[in-house]
Amino acid sequence: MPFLKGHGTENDFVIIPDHDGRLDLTAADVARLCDRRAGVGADGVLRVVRAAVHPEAAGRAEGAEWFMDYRNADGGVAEMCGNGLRVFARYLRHAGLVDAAEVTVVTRAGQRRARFDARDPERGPVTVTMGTARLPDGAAPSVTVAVGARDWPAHHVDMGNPHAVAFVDDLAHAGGLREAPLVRPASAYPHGTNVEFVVDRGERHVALRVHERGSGETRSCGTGACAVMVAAARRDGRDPVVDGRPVAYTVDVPGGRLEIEEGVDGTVSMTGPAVIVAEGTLAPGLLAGED
Ligand SMILES: N[C@@H](CCC[C@H](N)C(=O)O)C(=O)O
Repeated sequence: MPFLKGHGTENDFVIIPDHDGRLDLTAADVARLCDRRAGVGADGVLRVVRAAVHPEAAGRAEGAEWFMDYRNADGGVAEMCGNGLRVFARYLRHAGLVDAAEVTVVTRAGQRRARFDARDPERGPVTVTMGTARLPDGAAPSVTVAVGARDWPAHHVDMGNPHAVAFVDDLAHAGGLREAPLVRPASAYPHGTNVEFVVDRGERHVALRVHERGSGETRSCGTGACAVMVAAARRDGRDPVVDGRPVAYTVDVPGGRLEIEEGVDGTVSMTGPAVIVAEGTLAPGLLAGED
């Protein structure tokens, strides 16, 4: 079975081309693929399937050809993955499945668009639309995140998937992040959450660390960076829908830099790298479902 390995700001993925949706990829299979010792190693899996053959794309493809079946490293399903979307688009281009300047991809959070760099579509940055951010409890912090004895107020932001965004004085205060931060009230996130810790770096420039639901601390999280951007903008008194002016922030992550903009219609877009680093064949028997 063929696979590729890719990353976006060092958020890394195993890509499984399964265009006709023949593979029954179990949670155990995904966990094995993502295992950094016994498998290929990654923060998540991107299974590439034609929308027409994937049941979760039914009724929402509207002509879009590809469905991004994203899974976390523990095998759990997530609604969206922003870095994964850029890498997914890069794969489509790399495999010769897309040669247009843009491609629309169906995700569990709805349709998203990826645009290749006009000057260097094969290697340049990819810009993806990320939908609109939802702040179910309003702009003020409404939850608390705790690591060890420290806790911080946090903003509940939904980017299709859940986030708790805490502004802190020092990213080191989040400690080793070997375990998931405690988020209260737990009822705010019935399906768990990703947690971002954020510091200011300058005007409209922030930096984050992230603990991802189902993957642990990673080097980057695209949806997390967008959630952070929107929380920072509201904190700074900026709302493009109200102000009638787009707003843009630079978000540094441990694995690089993302440029994020919120437009006057509330649509968030993110620009960053998308890199394919390897392609190969999985050894027979790696996937639990195989014999
Ligand atoms: N790394 C991703 C987010 C992946 C999903 C997340 N762990 C979740 O469970 O919601 C990104 O780049 O957005």
